[in-house]
Amino acid sequence: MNKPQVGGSARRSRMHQLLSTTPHHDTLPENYVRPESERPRLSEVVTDSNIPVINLSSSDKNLIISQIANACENYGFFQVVNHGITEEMLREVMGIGMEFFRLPPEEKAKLYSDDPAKKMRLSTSFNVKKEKVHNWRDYLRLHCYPLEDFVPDWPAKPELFKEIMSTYCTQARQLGFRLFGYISESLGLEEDYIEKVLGKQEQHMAVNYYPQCPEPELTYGLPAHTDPNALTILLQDQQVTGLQVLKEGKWIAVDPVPWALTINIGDQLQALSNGRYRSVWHRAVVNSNKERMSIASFLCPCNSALICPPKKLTERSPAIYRSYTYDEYYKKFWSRNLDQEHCLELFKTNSGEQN
Ligand SMILES: O=C(O)CCC(=O)C(=O)O
Ligand SMILES: [Fe+2]
Repeated sequence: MNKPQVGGSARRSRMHQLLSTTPHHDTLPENYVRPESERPRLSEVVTDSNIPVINLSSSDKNLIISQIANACENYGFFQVVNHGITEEMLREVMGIGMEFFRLPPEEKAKLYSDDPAKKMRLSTSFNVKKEKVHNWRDYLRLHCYPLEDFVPDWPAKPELFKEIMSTYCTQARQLGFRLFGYISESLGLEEDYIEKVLGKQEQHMAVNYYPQCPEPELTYGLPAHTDPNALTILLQDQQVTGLQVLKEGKWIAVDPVPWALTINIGDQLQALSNGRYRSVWHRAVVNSNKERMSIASFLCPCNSALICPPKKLTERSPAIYRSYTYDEYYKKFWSRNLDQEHCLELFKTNSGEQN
C-alpha cells in the first residue's frame, strides 16, 4: 500500500503495511478495492434480526440447553448475557486493546509479522503474502493456552496488557467450557463429551482493529468466512456495529446487546455434530467515520484431536465428513484464501457430497 521508507530497515518498511500506523486516506488504496461482484452492498443488509439472546443465569438449565440447540441449529450464532464475566472486565479488555493499537509505530513494528505460523504476531488483513485484495483490518494474534507458555512473549506495552488479557483469556475459556457442556447435552451427549474429544485445547485470540475507512462500500474488515476452530467468543465494540451473518441468502447485522458476548459455532462443531449445528458465514464491514474493535477468543481442538461425529449422531444418518485431525484441517485452512468455499467442503464423505 505504502512505499517503503527510503533508508528504513526492512522491518520498518513492513510495518507500514499496518493500517493503524499509516496516515489518513481520502480514497481507498487500490489493493483494498473488491471487484464489483464481491462488494458488501451495505444497503441490502437486514438490521432487524432475531439472532437469539440467551440468559445464562437462568435457573432453568433445560431452557438454556433448548435455546442453545435452537440457536446452533438455526443460526450458528447467538449472544449470551449474564455470562459471568463482569462489565468492568470487558471494559478493561477493550480499553487495553485500543491502547495497544495507539502505541507509537516503533513499538508496534517490533511485533509485526505476516507469518501465520507465528504464535504471537501483529499483522494486517488476513494473509498478506497470499491474498490479492487486502482487508481493512489490523490484528494482534495471540496463542493463549497454556498461558504461562505464551504470556512472556506477549506485548510488554501497554503496561497492563499481559495482566488484563490473561485474566480475560482465563475467564473466556471457562465460559467456553460451560458452553461446550450445554452444547454436548443439547446434542444428547454426555456433558463433558465435547471437552474430552477436543483434548487439551488450544486457545487463540485475535484483537481486531478496523480503522475508519474512506470507502466502506468497496472493501471489508473481514470478508465472508467461517471460523476454523470449535467455538468463538466475540467481544464486540459497544458503540460501532460491523458484524454480519449470512442467513437464507441475506446478510444480517448482529448489533451487540450491551456487554453481551457473541458466540459462534466453528467448523469443528459443525463436523462433530454431523452437520446439525452450523458454522455459518460471517463478515465484518467497516465504517467511514468510526474505527471499530472486536476481540475474538477461539477455542480450538488440540492438534492431534481426531474430529469425527459420535456414534449416536451417525446411527440414523451417515457421517457427512471424513475423520481428520485438527492439525490437518488447520493447515488446509491457512493454505487457502479466507473467502473461498467452506473449508469443511474439502472433508466431505460420499454421503456428504449427496447432501
Ligand atoms: O470483528 C468482528 O465482528 C468479527 C471477527 C471475526 O469474525 C473473526 O475474528 O474471526
Ligand atoms: Fe470469524
